[in-house]
Amino acid sequence: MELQLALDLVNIPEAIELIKEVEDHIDIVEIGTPVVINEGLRAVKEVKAAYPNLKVLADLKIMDAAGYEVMKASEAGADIVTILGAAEDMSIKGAVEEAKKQGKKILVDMIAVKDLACRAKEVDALGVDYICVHTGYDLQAVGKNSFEDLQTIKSVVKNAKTAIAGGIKLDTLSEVINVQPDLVIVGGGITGQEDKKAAAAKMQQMMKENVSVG
Ligand SMILES: O=C([C@H](O)CO)[C@H](O)[C@H](O)COP(=O)(O)O
Repeated sequence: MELQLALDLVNIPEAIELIKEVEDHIDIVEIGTPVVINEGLRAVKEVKAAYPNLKVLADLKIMDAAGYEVMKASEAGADIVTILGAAEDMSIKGAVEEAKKQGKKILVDMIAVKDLACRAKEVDALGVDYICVHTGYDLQAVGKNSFEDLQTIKSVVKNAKTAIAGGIKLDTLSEVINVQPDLVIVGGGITGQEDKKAAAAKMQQMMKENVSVG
């Protein structure tokens, strides 16, 4: 099980400073969609240059022109690029094809997909690397999470790794670990803590020790 730190509400210098605190306790750093909107792919480039040994995910949430956008993110240094599960199959195939050419990986974000089991099966067959259930900020605000959705995709996905994102905190991590995703994505659960290093270290330790509920 891997831990991904999602950086959404920072600029490039702040991202580089923040990663310094937690780099020993994370596997992947995500350059979040708001950061890419504010700073462009320069954010991916500068973070990768600062931390060449850390895997960098560019959260582009691609919807179209997938091959081109995966190529640009790859050139900037991304190791993993995200596309939406709601995108056309042609777009997802284009993303997978370009990622393979570049030696990179594709994570499919299933945010807002209604028939999760059906779409997860379909995108799994397209050769993607990760399938991620995700409760975005707007649904987190009304108390939703993706724990059940993770169980749903775990039961149908045969090839891709499974991932979960959206509002995961220290006190809900054991519920996530219960379902055994391959990748756990945490933003505010680390960046919103006074002691970010301690939060990331504790999460890493719980994941290593497989601390689950019940
Ligand atoms: O993808 C995300 C969101 O859509 C904003 O871009 C976040 O990175 C993801 O939800 C993880 O962040 P937290 O919900 O703060 O854990």
